[in-house]
Amino acid sequence: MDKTHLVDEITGHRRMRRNRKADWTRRLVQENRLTVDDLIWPIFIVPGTGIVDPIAAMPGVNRMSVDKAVEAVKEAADLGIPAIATFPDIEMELRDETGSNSLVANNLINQATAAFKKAVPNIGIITDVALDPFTSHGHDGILRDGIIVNDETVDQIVRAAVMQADAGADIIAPSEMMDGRIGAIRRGLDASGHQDVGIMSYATKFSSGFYGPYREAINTRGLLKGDKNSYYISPANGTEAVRDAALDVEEGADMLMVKPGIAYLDICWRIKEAFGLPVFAYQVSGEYTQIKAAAMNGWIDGDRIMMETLLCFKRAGCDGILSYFAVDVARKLAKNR
Ligand SMILES: NCc1[nH]cc(CCC(=O)O)c1CC(=O)O
Repeated sequence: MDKTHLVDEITGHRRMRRNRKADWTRRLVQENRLTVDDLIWPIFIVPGTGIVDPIAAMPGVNRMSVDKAVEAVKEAADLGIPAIATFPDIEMELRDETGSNSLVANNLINQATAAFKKAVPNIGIITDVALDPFTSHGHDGILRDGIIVNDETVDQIVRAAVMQADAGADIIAPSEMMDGRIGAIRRGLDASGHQDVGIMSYATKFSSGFYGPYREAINTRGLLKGDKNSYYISPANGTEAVRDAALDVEEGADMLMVKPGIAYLDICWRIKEAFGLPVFAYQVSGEYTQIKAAAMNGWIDGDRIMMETLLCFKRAGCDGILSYFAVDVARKLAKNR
């Protein structure tokens, strides 16, 4: 042995690189894998027909009318994507102080759900009940005297959730962070014969700058008065987030979500460890846009970072990821098989 090397004798026996030396060893020891089964695809729906409208702040993502969305959802199902999450961008004339359009049985989101159920019965449909797509002020709840009123908002979203389930939603995913909503939605669903409709709680939703492009997508950016700090969690608080999730678990959530994703991997891990429920991360609009924008400038390898970030969610304990990249990822995984 060449004694001039600085690696000492003990270290010399412990070579981490042995398991990394070839493609076959690396495959053998790989701890986590990203598969198509991990993906949930969020999509934006607009009124009308024949519409595929690019979202400037999210290159590669479109708002689609229901007919076009049906085609896209069919393709997603054919690729093996298990579920979609739908968000409506409704006409400004329909938005009002209380978000009353959320309680119209055949509103845009429920029309979309019914159409997907009929045309693509084998894909899961996840719907949000937050009021922000429906309110004239862009908040997730009812605004009264400058305050987002909790209990009144919960009453309304329970009714909206039941209508969404009536239209065919498989999972209700409330994102508005009102207190007590999970238990209330569970009771509402059970009382209306929807025992099999699940609840994926946006259990830990942080007050984040990463939502910017989404607000452009559903046209709430210009509407939003103030901020959402009185109902979303502060990015500074991890233990509070775990407590919030604990309440949702007690109230009957079937699955938990962490949102945004990549800057909150510690929360994913803590929540998976604490409760053992299925945990999903939402790789939100700003995360998508960061990767896209840098890749479009040739500054990073966008495809590589897309795959890496999603794999890291798995390593952090997530069972799956909501991602605007879902279709691209599914195509890539199909090709690599
Ligand atoms: N209920 C609001 C809602 N529903 C989905 C997102 C963000 C999704 C994303 O950024 O991709 C938000 C956040 C917000 O506008 O405050």
